[in-house]
Amino acid sequence: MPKLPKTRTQDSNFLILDERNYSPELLLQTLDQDCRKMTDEQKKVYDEILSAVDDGIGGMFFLDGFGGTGKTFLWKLLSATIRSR
Ligand SMILES: Nc1ncnc2c1ncn2[C@@H]1O[C@H](COP(=O)(O)OP(=O)(O)OP(=O)(O)O)[C@@H](O)[C@H]1O
Repeated sequence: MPKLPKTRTQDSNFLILDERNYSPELLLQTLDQDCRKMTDEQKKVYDEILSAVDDGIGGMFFLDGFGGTGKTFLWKLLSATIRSR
């Protein structure tokens, strides 16, 4: 099994550090701009997933849809919401 690349300090790997290297201010800006643009369907999914997070229920969600219908857009809003807290 291949090992994940290590950082210089050997305590984590750079892929995780890269994921954690975000600006909460920029995330808030994204939320401010894009939350109101969600379609009704996107908002329904957004609310359902955030409820599972907020209530500590967790779960697995499979989001399916044609190309360009906003799956990544929704994922970015969900991650921005959670990370900006
Ligand atoms: N509700 C929305 N309001 C404004 N723009 C949106 C909305 N939903 C999606 N978009 C925009 O539409 C484009 C396509 O969306 P996105 O990349 O999220 O689709 P996708 O479902 O992930 O596509 P693919 O399956 O091809 O990766 C992007 O530029 C995105 O910002």
